Amino acid sequence: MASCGILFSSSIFNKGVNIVPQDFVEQLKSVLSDMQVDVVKTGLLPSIDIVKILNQSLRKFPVRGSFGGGPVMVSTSGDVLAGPSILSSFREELLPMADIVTPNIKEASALLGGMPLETVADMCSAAKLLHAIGPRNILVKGGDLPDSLDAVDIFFDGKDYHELRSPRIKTRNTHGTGCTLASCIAAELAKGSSMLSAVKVAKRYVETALEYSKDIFIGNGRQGPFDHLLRLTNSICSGRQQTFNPSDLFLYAVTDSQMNKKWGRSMVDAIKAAIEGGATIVQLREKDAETREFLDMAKACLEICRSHGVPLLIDDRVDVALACDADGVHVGQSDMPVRIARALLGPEKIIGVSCKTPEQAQQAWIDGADYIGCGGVYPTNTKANNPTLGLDGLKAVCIASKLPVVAIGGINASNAGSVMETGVSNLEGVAVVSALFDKESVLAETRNLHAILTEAASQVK
Ligand SMILES: Cc1ncc(COP(=O)(O)OP(=O)(O)O)c(N)n1
Ligand SMILES: Cc1ncsc1CCOP(=O)(O)O
Repeated sequence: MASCGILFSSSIFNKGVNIVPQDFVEQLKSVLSDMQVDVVKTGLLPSIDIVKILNQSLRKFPVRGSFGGGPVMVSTSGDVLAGPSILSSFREELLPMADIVTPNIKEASALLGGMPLETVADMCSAAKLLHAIGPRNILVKGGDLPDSLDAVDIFFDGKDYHELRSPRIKTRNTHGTGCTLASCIAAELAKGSSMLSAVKVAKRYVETALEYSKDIFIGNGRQGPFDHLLRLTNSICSGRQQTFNPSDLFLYAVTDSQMNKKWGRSMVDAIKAAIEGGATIVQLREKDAETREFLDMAKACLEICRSHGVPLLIDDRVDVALACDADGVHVGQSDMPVRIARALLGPEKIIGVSCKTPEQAQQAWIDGADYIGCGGVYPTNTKANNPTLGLDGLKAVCIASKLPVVAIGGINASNAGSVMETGVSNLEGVAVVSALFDKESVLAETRNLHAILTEAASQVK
């Protein structure tokens, strides 16, 4: 299968919802019929089907060798997949509609009339020229760049260039890498990632699959396909969360040094007890600590959390999260903006954001957050001047949110059941501070709350 290198996403897919409007399908059909390609499916199509259709369309031109005007679409195996007759359709019709185009070096060169591409600087120039044709983002894939130890791709969003490097993996099993990369980008966008995050996750997936499949033998031919099922057939574990699992929000323990001090225990002991009692995620929330103290505490807590496979997030401080390689951050509406936190932390870290309104919830998804913390649901003494939303306010945020939500604020053993029983499907759990840490036994309180939540969840599911 050839890499079409073209994806249609957010603007066409109604901000990333992976459903394509009918008029876009009609436009696409007309472009493809000009290219003498049958559209096999009609109606509302998920994004990946569009990628597939384009791939299928390109497979209809399986001509080896070069055309009069030079090849236009070229697979990694060197096959010419589409000739100059469709070049103008690509340039005039498809590229201007695309949110991202992902040509390899030969394709970028062909789209630019045979411009030679031999260096990273050439790739940047090509990305800029391709961007001028109309796509919102360009990824020029440098796998074929001569004399390079690394595989270097250039991502250009019309403003900034990102050089995405990864070690070159020696293998014959490279067949289908372009299609996989494009499909993976589409899938990440549909999940709500920003474009750069989607590209990074997709690259990481392709690299991991290439590395995993480098020595296997599948099928015949000069190039073999790589194994997409590596995660199913081989449990890849780096000791920390590979991806965010919304069910981790079930019993979210948010720490408080003052409370733990009052009860005469260290932060590490408090977190250990919470995890033993059933906490599924921990947030280190230090309002008064100096940076060095905060960092040292984060490192110690991370050790405990990692050894139990429980993610540790840092409240507010992206710098501290980066410095100790925590699993992510939780930010408020006046903290580091989610978009910037995502850019700083990369695609794999967990980012939670506090939202009190449906509008904030929608923005959180657009900006690339993983989950929403919504509250205060009930009055709380733990956070000063925090408005109370009630269960109705919580519901409104959940309904507006495409992201999973954790409820926070004044939640304890007496009301956690009612929160869980609100019956909105993306409400994944409760986050608590004083209900665990302003108590004599963190272990007993966590166990009790876990049992209450489990019972309530079983009523609604
Ligand atoms: C899970 C969760 N939800 C909300 C908050 C509140 O965060 P923020 O709005 O940044 O307020 P402070 O915690 O910084 O006082 C949270 N920490 N965790
Ligand atoms: C941090 C925060 N954000 C909204 S309410 C709150 C405090 C929650 O603390 P408690 O669980 O003790 O009410």
